[in-house]
Parts: sequence; structure tokens; C-alpha cells
Amino acid sequence: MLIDPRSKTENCPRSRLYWAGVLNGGRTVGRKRLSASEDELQISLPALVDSTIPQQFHAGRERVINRHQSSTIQPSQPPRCSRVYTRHEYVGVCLAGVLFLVWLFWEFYDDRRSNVPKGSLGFLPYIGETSEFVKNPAEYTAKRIEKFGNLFKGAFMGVRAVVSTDPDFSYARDTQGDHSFHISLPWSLRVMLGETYNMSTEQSGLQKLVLGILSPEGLKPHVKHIDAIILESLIQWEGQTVVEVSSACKKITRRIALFMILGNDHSEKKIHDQISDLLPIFIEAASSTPIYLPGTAYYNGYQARLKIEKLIARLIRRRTKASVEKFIGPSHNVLDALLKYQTSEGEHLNLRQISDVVCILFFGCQNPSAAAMTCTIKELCDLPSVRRKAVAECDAVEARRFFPGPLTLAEVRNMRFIQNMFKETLRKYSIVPLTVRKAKEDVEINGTLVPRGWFAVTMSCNMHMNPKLWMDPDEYNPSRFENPPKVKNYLPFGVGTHMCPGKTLAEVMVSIFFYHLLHKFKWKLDGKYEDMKIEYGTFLPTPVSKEEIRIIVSRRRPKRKHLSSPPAIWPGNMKTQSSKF
Ligand code: HEM
Repeated sequence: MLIDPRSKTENCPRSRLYWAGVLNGGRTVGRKRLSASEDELQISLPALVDSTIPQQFHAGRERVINRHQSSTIQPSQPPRCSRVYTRHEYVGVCLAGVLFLVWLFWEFYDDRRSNVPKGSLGFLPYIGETSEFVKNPAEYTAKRIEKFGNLFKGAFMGVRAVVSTDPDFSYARDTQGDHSFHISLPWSLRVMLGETYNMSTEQSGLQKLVLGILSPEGLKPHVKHIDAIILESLIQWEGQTVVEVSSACKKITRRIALFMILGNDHSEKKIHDQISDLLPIFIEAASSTPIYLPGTAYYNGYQARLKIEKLIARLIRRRTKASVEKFIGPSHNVLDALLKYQTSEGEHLNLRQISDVVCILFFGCQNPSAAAMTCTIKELCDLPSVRRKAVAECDAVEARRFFPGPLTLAEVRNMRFIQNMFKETLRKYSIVPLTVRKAKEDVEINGTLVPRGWFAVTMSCNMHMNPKLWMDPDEYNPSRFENPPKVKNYLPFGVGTHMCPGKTLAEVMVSIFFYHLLHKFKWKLDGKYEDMKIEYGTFLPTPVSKEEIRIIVSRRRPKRKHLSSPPAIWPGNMKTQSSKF
């Protein structure tokens, strides 16, 4: 960078020239400090002016040259500097230098050990391939598979990762326990959900406790209530002119989540209703852009979470004041179980920890199950043959029953075709398309190295659409699950320590929902949805439908006694029901 320090002196004729140029030409470009002899000036100044300055400056230029000719500069003075730079140019060059150094640093730290898989960390340091990945993780991965194979390295959002669509690698990653990897959520989600549950391990007992309540055994006594909530909601659908499927399904799964997590004590209904109103704001915010400013979705969501925490504190106060007998015997909802829970050191959970677990369960329960219902309805609208088979199965179940009444867990599990439909939806749409772990140390799996601090990402959405693992993967065909697939090839709920604890609950909810919707109701699309497609959300990649699917629902059979009066969860007979808990 060349600058002549003498050009700054007051007496310097070039300096006067400069200011004369500014005053006469009236343009900022005149700020360029000229460092040339008289002869040279006549050549370089016009060139400079011609290349950068519009005509209006030319008059000023003439005056500058005339004044210069009458100045005291000696014509024999040698040129001191052939090129001068503006402040902006300096800043630009410095910035480019810094960026180059950062890039070199980034490249230097790329782990090039031979057993780290091949791949690209992107051209830009830090940013890596973020934009392409976030836009559509499945498409990004498909392109890299063609280039590098089932395992490759990539860089996004400031982290480096080994990305896997290899069933053996992915299965081994999750089944080797907690010593090598820990679960990793984006910070925005960590703030919302807390880390109490995610960071817990099988040994800590907290996972066992939640898994116990949501296990098939634990769910058995609740199936009739889940059945009642669903049937009651569907009867409300019938009364509406048009049903917006996605939001209506979320309402159902939210009600079930509230019931399973908080119970159904009638005296607490007001608090449950308040939590129910806050939940959509909290859940939607978790996948929104994380900008914590008043008015943004993220801000509102966090405020909603704080309010939920206060309401949970009120519930806890009520319950701990309630009779001791209530706390003797098995817990039938998650909150009661958390209140009784003691760590290995004999300590109870504090309010923050209890709210963390409750919030992560609300978050896990509502959206994925509702998305599975929505995607299945879309497929049933597109494929009448699949729908006919599903209806036939529901009718057969009904025909085998002696008494009307809610479904039992055994009946739910016997609806093979409906179960397969659910499995096929999870395969085709991969409701949770990827899972992420961070390596605590250098970990080698089947000869592939994940360096310490790197992430290991399993792209289950690509595994589920791999033509080498699934015949005609684009086709929606529930019958393919008549023969169970290889465990490693199909991971919609993950596997190992952090496998989804709500797997059975999701199965039960979705199966009962379709049993009632197909057996008791007729429904058709309102309008056309030819261009409807499932898109990935930005920050939390979960398929979301671009357009709301709308259906019109009507009763399929003449009114039956048990259908017209479903067991109400609120209020009515609630007192008698809750006493059974
Ligand atoms: C169709 C429905 C569902 C799908 C596809 C699904 C899928 C998943 C997946 C893939 C994971 C991540 C596992 C991992 O990181 O390896 C997960 C975690 C989790 N899910 Fe689900 N889930 C569903 C329903 C539910 C329900 C109904 C609940 C709650 C009752 C729930 C609660 C959770 C929780 C708490 C976690 C975190 C587990 C942990 O970190 O240890 N999910 N789910």
C-alpha cells in the first residue's frame, strides 16, 4: 500500500491540489491525493478523471491544472508515487487479508487423517455449506452421496460433521452408549427446552421413569381416555364446514399430551387450559428464527415457556398440598412421577428441571404425531386403493367386537394395516429427518473416524428413500411392512439411549385416530391440492405442508348409541373417572 507521508504536509503543493480539486470539482473523488510532477499530472489526472468522474467535473479539472501550472513545483521533481489508495481500499484489502487468514486457519484445521471420510467443508470458512444444507437437508445429502458415498464430511453452522446415510454406521453410533457421543441440539432449541432430559442417561433413572409411563404397560390404562379424546374431537370435526387438517390434528395431539403429562384432575382444568393456550406459541417458536427481540416469535415463545413454568409451579403447589394418599402407589401421569422422583443422591428435582422435562415432552408429543396424521391423510386422499384396504380393516375390527366402547391396546396393536400405514408414512416423510450427536473423543466406527468435537449426523430421511434399501422408495405402499424391514435400515424413532420415548404413544394415537376417522366418518378433500408438497422447516427440519389440507367430514353410518355420547374427558363424569386414577 503506497502513501506518501509528505503529501500530508501543509506546504505540499499536491496537497493544495487535492483541496483545490475538491473545491472546484465539488466531488469526493477529488480526495485522491495526487503525487505527481507537473508533466505527469497532465497525463495521470485526465486519465483518472476520465475513468471515474462524469463530465461535470471536467471544468473543475481545467481550473486545477491552470492553478497548478502557476504553482512553485519544480518540473524536474521526480515522481514520488505512481498509485494512491483511498481509505476504503485500505479497509477492503485488510478485510480480504483477514478473511484469507481465517480461511487458511479453517483449512489448516480440517482433519485430513485418512480414515475421516472424504467430503467438502465448503468454500467459506465458518459458514461452510450452511445455506445449501438448511434449504433442504435431504437434497444436500443426496448430492453428496453421489459424489462421496454413504459417509462424507461436511461443514455447516460453524461445525464440522461426518454425515451418514450408512445403516451400520448410524446404528453403531447410537447403540454404543453415552461414553463416546452426547446428544446435541441447536442452542436456540436448548434455551427453549432446557437440557435436563436430553443430557440425562439411562443410568440416571429419569429416562427409565418417562419410558415406564409411556411404555405399552404404562399406557394400557390410558388407552380408553385417548380413544375418548380422539372420538370427541372427530365429532367436533363433523360439525365444522371445513377442517384444516394440520392444525386440527395438532389440537388432538396437544390434548392427549396434556392428559398424559399433567393428568386429568377436574379441579386443575383451568390451569390445564391456560397451559394449552400457551403451548402452540412455545412449540412454534422453537423452530422459528432465534431472534430474542420483543415481537418476534422466538421472544414470544420464550415468554410462553416462562409462563408455563409458573403454571407448573402452581400445579406442583396444589398437588403437594393435596392428600398424601394421592402420592402412594403408581403414578399415572408424568408430573406426579417427576414429583416423586429422587436422584441417586436422594435429591428431588427442582422446578426448573421438572419444567424442562415437561416442556420437552410437550414439544416431542404435539408436532411429530400431528405431522404423521396429516401426511397419512394426504396419501389416503391420493390413493383410494390404500384407503379402501384401511377402511376394510377397521370394519373388520368393529365386526369382531361384542360391545361398543373404546378400543383396547390389544385391538390397536392388531390393526396390522393401519400400523403399516403409520410405518410407511414415517418412512416416506421421515417426520424427524435427522439426528445429531457430538463426539466427546476421537471415535472410530467400522473404520470411519469421527474426530473429537466433530458432529455425527444420521440422515434417516435419505436412508429411508435409498433405492438400494427400499424397492420403489417414492411409492406409498404400506404392504411393504408385512415383512419387517432390517432394524438398521429403518430408524424413524432413532435407536439406543436417546431413542424416542413416545414411540408407543405415537403409534396408539395415530392408530386410534385412523380407526375412528375411517370407520365412523366419511371425508373428502375440499378443493384441489395437486401442487401440495411437504417442505422442510428451516431451523428444525420437520416436514410441514406448504398448503393446509382441508377436508369435509360427515358421519359414515347411521348414528349409534355409543357414538352419540362419547365419554367426555372434561367436565361431567370427570370426577368419577379421575377417582379411578
Ligand atoms: C410420529 C411421532 C414421533 C416421531 C417420528 C418421533 C421421533 C423422534 C426422534 C427421531 C427422536 C430423536 C432420537 C435421537 O436423537 O436419536 C425423538 C426424540 C424424542 N421424542 Fe419423539 N417422536 C415422535 C413422537 C413423540 C411423542 C408422542 C413424544 C412424547 C410423548 C416424544 C418425545 C420425545 C422426546 C422426549 C425425545 C428426546 C429423547 C432423548 O433425547 O433422549 N416423541 N423422537
